[in-house]
Amino acid sequence: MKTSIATVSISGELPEKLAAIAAAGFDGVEIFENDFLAFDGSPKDVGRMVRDLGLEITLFQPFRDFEGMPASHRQRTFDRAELKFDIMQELGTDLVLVCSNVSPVSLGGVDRAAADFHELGERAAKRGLRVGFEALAWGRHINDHRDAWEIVRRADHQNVGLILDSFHSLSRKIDINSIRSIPKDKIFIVQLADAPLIDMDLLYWSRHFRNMPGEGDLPVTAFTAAIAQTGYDGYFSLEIFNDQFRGGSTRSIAADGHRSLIYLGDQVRRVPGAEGLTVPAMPDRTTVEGVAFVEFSADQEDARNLVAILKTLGFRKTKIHRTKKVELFEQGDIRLLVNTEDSGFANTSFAVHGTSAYAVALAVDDAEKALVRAIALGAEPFGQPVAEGEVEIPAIRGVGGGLIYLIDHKSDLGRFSEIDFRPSEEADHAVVSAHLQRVDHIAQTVAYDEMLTWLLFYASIFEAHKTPMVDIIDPSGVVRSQVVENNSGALRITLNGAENRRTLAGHFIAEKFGSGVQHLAFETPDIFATAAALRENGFRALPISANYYGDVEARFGLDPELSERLKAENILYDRDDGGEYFQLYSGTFGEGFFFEIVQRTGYRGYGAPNAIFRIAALKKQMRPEGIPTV
Ligand SMILES: O=C(O)c1ccc(O)c(O)c1
Ligand SMILES: [Mg+2]
Repeated sequence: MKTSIATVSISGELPEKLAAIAAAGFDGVEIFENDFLAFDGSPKDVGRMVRDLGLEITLFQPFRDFEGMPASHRQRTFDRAELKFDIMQELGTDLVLVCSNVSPVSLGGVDRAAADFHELGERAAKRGLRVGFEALAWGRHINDHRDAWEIVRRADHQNVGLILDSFHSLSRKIDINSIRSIPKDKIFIVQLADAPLIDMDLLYWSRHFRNMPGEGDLPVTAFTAAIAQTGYDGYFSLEIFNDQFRGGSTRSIAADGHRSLIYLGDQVRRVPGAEGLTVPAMPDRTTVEGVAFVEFSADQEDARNLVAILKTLGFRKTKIHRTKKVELFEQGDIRLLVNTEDSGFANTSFAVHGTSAYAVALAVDDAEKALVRAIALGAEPFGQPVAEGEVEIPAIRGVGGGLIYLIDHKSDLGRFSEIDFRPSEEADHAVVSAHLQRVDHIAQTVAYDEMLTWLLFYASIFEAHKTPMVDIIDPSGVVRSQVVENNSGALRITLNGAENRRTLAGHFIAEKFGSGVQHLAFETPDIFATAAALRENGFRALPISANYYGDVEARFGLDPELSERLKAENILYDRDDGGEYFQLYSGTFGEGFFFEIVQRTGYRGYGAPNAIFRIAALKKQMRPEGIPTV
């Protein structure tokens, strides 16, 4: 499988785009005509620039409104094609993409179109060029790859072939079995794009909402597998028209694109009959078995405040690191580390972001395999020196530059707290257990335009799926939320994308100088028992508006006694087909970090309908005068 991307997919000027495409690791690039026209340099200059970067031009596109033109227009259409052929020869590419005609004057008829392509093939052959035909989903007469293939078949010319584009085929739900019978040599190139399912006009959907394979909802893996089953092993080229990408970071969108193709290739080669696809072998996606620990970086003063909150939540200091200023707090299966080192990565992270949950350790089935896969998918490995005899935990950089540690029980990794730590002498006798058992979810706040990046990152490395995006209403704007989770519930990461800095999430990013963990949710089997224990520990729950409880009682038909108890403890309530959900919040710590406690009885969501009330309460408590707008 060779990888390519169309210049239209990323932002910037042509030289910047090409440099980012090369840096991301692509083998080739499609030159989109407008990028070439806007560039102040000859076709030869562009060709040289591409080759100097070690790239190949996979095709030049698009050539529009070609097939089926009436006699009055036909000659001019061929003249136009010859001019494009001149440019292609100077660029140094042999393939042009002809997309199906949208002109109102064009005429239908498969044989008419086939004759046009035969003649174009003759002209191309004279110059050693090739012509690929792509059916646009909104083409006037041809809008289905099966019809485009029939025209190519009847054109019967060695220099004329088919171009498949996943968006055009999948947006129209065309049966992908129709691909398997196409001879692989007649597929000149394959373009790939995914898209979120949105019910809208095909052209508008295609030109504004495409995204990288794996980022949307279309069955791109099955489409690609059908192509691989023909034996095709040529270029797979991303062609992503997306408003957000056009304005995004050129380098990071290009890197996401490359990751998406490698991930796709790895999924496809595991499909029976598609093993012939040449993709770098890597271990399969890693199973996450739980959250092994979450580590905070803080200075001494913040650490004192944080530890005080942890104690009110029922955590006891159980261990102290043998050589570092790191303390371990435990409750149920939850482990929290508080790191106050004066040097090293935790300290650097503190210097940049202030007190934060900068590292998350995931318990996986095989840490070494997980690391190998993550690196194969472009993740950045992390390591720093450890003292003699201490456990070196493999890690990669994650959201906001934070760390994801990988821990398993196949090695000493699972015993790190016995090896690196000694028991704490502090007894914490006064702390009452709050029955917290495990981390339910980790909520990371990111800038909205980073959301797809991190969804793809998590889902490509770990065995997990994403849930549909939901809108979280903040009194000052909308925050989009999407979850990466696995079937067992051992991995649940909620990604909240903030579009403006007046929302609680946006304020967090602005004040913290970047994305990161904004809240941790712990699970209890009995929210009322937990609330009672928390009270004993002096925990102050986030006060929820009294108005909320009247509505909840009416909406769900709750027993008034239950709604009174919820109100007395400031517990939020939700319900779905699976069961009930109870939520209790702490106040904010620093610039918007907080803890959540949940009880779920089969409920699968995250309490999105309650978010507006919780956010309003958090904001009121954090800044009674309101979050500043600048
Ligand atoms: O939106 C378009 O016009 C357009 C052009 C060229 C393509 O390859 C394509 O898929 C769409
Ligand atoms: Mg296309």
